[in-house]
Amino acid sequence: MDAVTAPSAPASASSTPPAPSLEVSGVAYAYPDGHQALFGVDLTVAAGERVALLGPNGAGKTTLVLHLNGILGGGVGTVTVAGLPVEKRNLAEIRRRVGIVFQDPDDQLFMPTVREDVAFGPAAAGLRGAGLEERVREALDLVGMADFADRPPHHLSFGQRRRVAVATVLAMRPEILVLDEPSSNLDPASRRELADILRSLDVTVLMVTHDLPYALELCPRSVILSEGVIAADGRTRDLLCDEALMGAHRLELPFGFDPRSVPVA
Ligand SMILES: Nc1ncnc2c1ncn2[C@@H]1O[C@H](COP(=O)(O)OP(=O)(O)OP(=O)(O)O)[C@@H](O)[C@H]1O
Repeated sequence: MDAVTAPSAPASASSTPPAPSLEVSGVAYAYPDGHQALFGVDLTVAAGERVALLGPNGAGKTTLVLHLNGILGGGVGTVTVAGLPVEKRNLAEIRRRVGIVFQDPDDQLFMPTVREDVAFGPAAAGLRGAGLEERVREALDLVGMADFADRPPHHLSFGQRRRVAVATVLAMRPEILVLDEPSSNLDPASRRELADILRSLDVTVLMVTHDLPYALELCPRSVILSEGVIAADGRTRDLLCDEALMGAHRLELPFGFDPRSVPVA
């Protein structure tokens, strides 16, 4: 799992607290039209943690995620990734450290072959030759797509394209893997296979999702963002079992789903 080993030790590997992978401090943001989407968000994620970012439509989840690699910024507050502030002068390194997998893999795949798509980021960062080939193979191996390297991405199924999209990000050896609705449009087998892949990675994960069972399965910790503020931060199972909290933030479990019946991530 060297491919995505974070610079700091994962939480389970050390008795001393690991250095934070992500520190968001007092982030507030209004869009140019004046709409205030974030009102002062504080969030610390330790290296190696898997955290679900939950919340109703319009809560500010995407707005927050876009602050993590500097796509949005310029409001109040600070974001640091493994100690490096998200600022204009650091953006190239920040975008290597924060890999965002968008909901639609077709937003991320645009080259004639899977291999070229996965090579694109590391090549743009200057990697060449055997080093580049090795990086691509490593990333495709991590998502179980090595046999598809020479296929055009548009000939793959949706689930396969999502895995390749994950590989394009892993090829950069990110500090944090941010996933936007990773389980959407996946059939149950693909959903489970992606969960197995995510569990196997030695990387900090922040997962935006409306799929609460998936959050429970994969993320020991969840954060609820609601109306631009963090409304709750705790053990995923505890939050999902808190009916008043869930109701207050328009979060609903699937009919008949009992969070107590799922083994803790
Ligand atoms: N470009 C924009 N200009 C103005 N307001 C915006 C813009 N993008 C988003 N917003 C507003 O900011 C708020 C937060 O939106 P955001 O997309 O971050 O929510 P979200 O939690 O990701 O929602 P969803 O679960 O629906 O994806 C919403 O009220 C939205 O209408």
